[in-house]
Amino acid sequence: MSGAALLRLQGVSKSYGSVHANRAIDLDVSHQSIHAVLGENGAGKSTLMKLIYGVERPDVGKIEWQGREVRPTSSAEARRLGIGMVFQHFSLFETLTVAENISLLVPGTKAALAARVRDLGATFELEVDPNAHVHSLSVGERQRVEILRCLLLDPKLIILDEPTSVLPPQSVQRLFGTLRLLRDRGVSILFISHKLEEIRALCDTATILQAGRVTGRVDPRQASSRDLATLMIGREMPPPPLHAKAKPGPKVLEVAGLDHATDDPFGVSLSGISLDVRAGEIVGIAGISGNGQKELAEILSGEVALLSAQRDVIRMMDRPVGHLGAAARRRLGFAFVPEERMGRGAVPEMPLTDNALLTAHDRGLVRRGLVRRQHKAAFAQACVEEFDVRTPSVQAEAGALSGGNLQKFIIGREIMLEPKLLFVAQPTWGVDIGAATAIRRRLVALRDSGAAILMISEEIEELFEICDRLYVLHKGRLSPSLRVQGTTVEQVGEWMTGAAGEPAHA
Ligand SMILES: Nc1ncnc2c1ncn2[C@@H]1O[C@H](COP(=O)(O)OP(=O)(O)OP(=O)(O)O)[C@@H](O)[C@H]1O
Repeated sequence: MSGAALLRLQGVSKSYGSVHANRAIDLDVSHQSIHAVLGENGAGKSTLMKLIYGVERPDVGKIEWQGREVRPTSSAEARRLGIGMVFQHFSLFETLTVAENISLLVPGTKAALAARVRDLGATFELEVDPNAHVHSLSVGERQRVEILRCLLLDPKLIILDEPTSVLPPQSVQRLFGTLRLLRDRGVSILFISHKLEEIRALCDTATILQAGRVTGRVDPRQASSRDLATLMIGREMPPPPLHAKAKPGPKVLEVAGLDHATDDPFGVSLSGISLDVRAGEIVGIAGISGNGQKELAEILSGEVALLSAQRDVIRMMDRPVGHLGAAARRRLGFAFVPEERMGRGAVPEMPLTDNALLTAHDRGLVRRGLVRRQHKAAFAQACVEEFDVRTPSVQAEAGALSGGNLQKFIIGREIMLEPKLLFVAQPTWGVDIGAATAIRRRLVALRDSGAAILMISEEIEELFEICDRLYVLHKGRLSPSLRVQGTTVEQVGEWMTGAAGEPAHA
């Protein structure tokens, strides 16, 4: 077999303090292969990719590239070798054009780059106007720019970190078409995803990581999603949430005719938004990101407060709250999980204990202005245990947790506040399939205990699994309320793309 692999890792290990993020990893990526790396949150996938892309260096072990040992010490060096990477969070400047953004990394005149962008775009179904400003592009188009930027450096391997989590469903197949074309033209792909169906549809090999070690290698086309999930989590999947019929109580959240013009030149203005959520029900907001989700979340959370005259436009727990800020709304029994976990949901430089304090200070963690250290640690510890947050200790900095584990911590912290109204944005984004099921079960249990839950999600399956009712957000307007029972995925899809017509304003 030797010499056959494009990339070969032998006995590669990487630790962060006492955490063995990667242990004695052996990995072969073949030429012309789409190779999945899957594993639970914290299994070590991102660390492994950072080692390959030169962002981190292994403690021990050997990396061979095209049969020769290499030690990339920076991403620039990895790119020179022919290794590209597309991150989940794009690194493009909104005010620059596509060609200008590309010219920051790729040598050549703008005119020459624009011509190559058109050329590669036509070959790989990555069409995008090189003169368009990035702010005017959809998420799918921005991702195409990122892939094009990699391709212009003529890579032999492209690493994609959860590329479909940012895409609307209709763009996923198009991305897969591009990746297959790339493979056929000789580029190998390392593909990280939590979506097992996608891995089965796209990849020819899958390496499974568990707690930093390789625990399996399979041909995903020959395995069922259930097989892959079991291999990944090392036990049978937890059952999906039992969803008994909702017993809606009084209205806990009411928004009546919210209009909001955004100041952000790239934002979306909201128009005529009316919705309600009752105690004991989960209401979802479906839609493709960038249709006003961010603006609606800022207003509902109180990060952006309305004018006093508009206090009645938003009512929580039967009180006008439009003019109140986030802290005042929280005091009424409101809790909130924002989409951005770093910076908004948690402060990366602070330990989990202090991150618990951020929203749970009213739960007896502070007395007479003084922080009660033991109570703070006990709260964080309970959250870590109940929500299966994998971390060496509650003293670990939030920024050192893997993305999915931090998400579990933030959701756990807010659920532990026992809110009357919980508002969550993308609750299982980046969370592995076992933990996602666990989070959904907890949301249903919170609903059954009488709380009202409003959830923004791009995952239609998730919305159909746990919501009682849905609204769809499109271009800053909301569809009428749709009962999940009796509504089809296709109908929701029509509202998502605007094909269902002008939303009614109730
Ligand atoms: N900079 C760091 N400092 C300390 N620990 C870290 C650091 N980066 C990662 N870790 C730890 O290494 C382990 C592996 O993390 P990694 O991000 O590679 O997992 P992952 O499989 O990509 O997870 P996810 O699916 O949640 O993104 C985790 O326990 C994480 O807490």
